[in-house]
Amino acid sequence: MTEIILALDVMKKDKAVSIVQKAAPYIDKVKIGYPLVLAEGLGIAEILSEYKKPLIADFKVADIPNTTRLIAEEVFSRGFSAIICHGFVGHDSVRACVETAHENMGECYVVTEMSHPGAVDFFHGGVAERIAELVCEAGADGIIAPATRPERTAVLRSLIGNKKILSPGVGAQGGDPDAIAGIVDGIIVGRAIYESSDPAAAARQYSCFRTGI
Ligand SMILES: O=C1C[C@H](C(=O)O)N([C@@H]2O[C@H](COP(=O)(O)O)[C@@H](O)[C@H]2O)C(=O)N1
Repeated sequence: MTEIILALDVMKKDKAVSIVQKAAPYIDKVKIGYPLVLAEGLGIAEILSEYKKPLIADFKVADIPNTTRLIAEEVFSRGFSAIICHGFVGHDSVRACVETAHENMGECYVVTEMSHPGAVDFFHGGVAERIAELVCEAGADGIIAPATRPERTAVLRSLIGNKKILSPGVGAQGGDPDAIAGIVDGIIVGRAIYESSDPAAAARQYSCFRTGI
């Protein structure tokens, strides 16, 4: 099953609500992170939950196990369905995030390779592959892997089996949804939808990649 995940990186509550309302028929989940939460507070989650789309907390948690657990507890107490943490922090912190997510009936996704150009500096040379192994050891629900590098995401798919892959980088970052759709379980789309003059039409163009919905 391939879902469309709206990356709602806007900084105003009213715009966030408007975008979700318009895109709702064509998306499956909403990912919110520091931009919207720092601007409007975590209460935005309750406001957006009205639109009945599972919310993913993209805080890229990268801390010691105890702090990771505290963050994840707060995230799930606010009604999020999933959390994103980094994998480079190692097995104990990743496991703390996974365990807290599962204790709260939620999911944990681990950043395994990033989509921007600078990601090659540190995620290549076997690092992403090691993180993928850690994901399996820690029992995480899936990974974040780049739509801008489908060949890399295919390698990571071979290492994680049927765990889920959520893939950012299409649209504004140049990734081709056709090249990634068959490899991943979720296509993350931000600016191509929320910066569009017609967010509904923009979201609709990606909804053709939804399968099994
Ligand atoms: O490697 C990663 C990790 C991270 C993530 O998904 O965790 N993202 C996020 O995915 C969205 C892409 O937005 P847009 O480029 O469609 O506007 C933004 O919210 C980014 O923070 C990446 O873009 N690449």
